[in-house]
Amino acid sequence: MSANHSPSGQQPSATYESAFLKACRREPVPHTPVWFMRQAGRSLPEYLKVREGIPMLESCMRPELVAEITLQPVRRHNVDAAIYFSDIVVPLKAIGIDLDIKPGVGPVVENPIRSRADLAQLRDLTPEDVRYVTEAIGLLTAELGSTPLIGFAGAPFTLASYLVEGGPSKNHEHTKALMYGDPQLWADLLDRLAEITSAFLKVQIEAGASAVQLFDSWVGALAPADYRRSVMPASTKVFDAVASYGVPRIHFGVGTGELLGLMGEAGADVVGVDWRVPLDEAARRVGPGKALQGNLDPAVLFSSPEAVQTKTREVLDAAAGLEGHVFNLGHGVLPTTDPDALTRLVEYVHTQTAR
Ligand SMILES: O=C(O)CCc1c2[nH]c(c1CC(=O)O)Cc1[nH]c(c(CC(=O)O)c1CCC(=O)O)Cc1[nH]c(c(CC(=O)O)c1CCC(=O)O)Cc1[nH]c(c(CCC(=O)O)c1CC(=O)O)C2
Repeated sequence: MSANHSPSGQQPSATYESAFLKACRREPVPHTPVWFMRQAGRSLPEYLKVREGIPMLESCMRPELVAEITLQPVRRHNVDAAIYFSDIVVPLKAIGIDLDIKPGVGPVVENPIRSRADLAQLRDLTPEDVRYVTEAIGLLTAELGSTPLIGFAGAPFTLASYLVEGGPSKNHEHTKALMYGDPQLWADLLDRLAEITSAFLKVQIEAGASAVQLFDSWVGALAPADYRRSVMPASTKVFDAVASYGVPRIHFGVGTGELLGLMGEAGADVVGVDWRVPLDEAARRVGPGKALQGNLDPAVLFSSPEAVQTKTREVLDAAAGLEGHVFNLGHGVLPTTDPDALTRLVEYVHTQTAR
């Protein structure tokens, strides 16, 4: 168990007592904590500078660079948590899947997985496969002080979508064809991915991550009945696999208004909400006993400072009665966002919610 955790009977650490982890645990907070999905990356000139000439996947495997990029938004914006700089396809690359992240496209898989024989590509992930992750998190926890580090992974459905389609997809045709057409192969594929994802999250927690977020970015493409039958067992398996560590488990997807209750039921402590559902309504859908994370539309940051404040106020008002609220955008920071707008947003949320 890492020094960030406070197993019962031990003195709570400053990290354990941070506003972010308190909000995840639904405890009273000094102010609403804020972090942003994709807070590191292309919105920051200092990121573009250190990434110059280094391909995305390679940059994810250099511990010093990962630590530097992860710290950049913490230094600049005064956010309440860091998110480990990586990508959802990194564990797949680590077990030898032939894939690349192509600039302007995203992850592209050379040999898509569409048959039972293709499943053999998915071997177990061991800590030795991702030594750079353990090393980078060691560097980070030393630098971060009381600021928690969030580890993350892609959820089985979203990873399956990339593997089956061979790259980003709008309609997920091949993925759904497999899910509806060969339910047994589909279940076996998701189960394999759940094993890999669980192992990857464990590495991050054991190295010192204080919370984890499972990104099921594309799962909003499914109806609730299909989610429950074909996806939820694998996501539940991942959450169960890391439950004993006692770190908050966040679950996020886009366009998941109809799935929020089930995504909580899968085992999340914190349910991430995109901007389409107000947080008070999301709380009704999720039910008691969970914190919520969200949910300013990332595109709002392109409007005037006054408009950003008005829209932020709406989010905070909708969150007023929640058991626990972590402020975030409804999806990742868009690459051309003005970083100063993000810094101002953090300060506004902190001052508006100071207790
Ligand atoms: O649109 C698509 O289908 C491909 C998306 C895409 C992915 N990796 C990618 C790209 C290309 C791109 O962003 O331009 C490739 C990718 N991943 C990342 C970056 C850096 C950046 O966004 O500027 C980039 C762009 C790389 C570059 O060209 O510089 C890093 C990344 N991916 C991710 C994260 C975790 C996070 O969001 O906080 C993070 C770390 C951010 C941080 O440390 O602050 C997670 C990720 N990657 C990915 C997804 C799937 C859903 C999505 O599209 O957003 C998701 C989950 C999600 O954001 O919902 C796949």
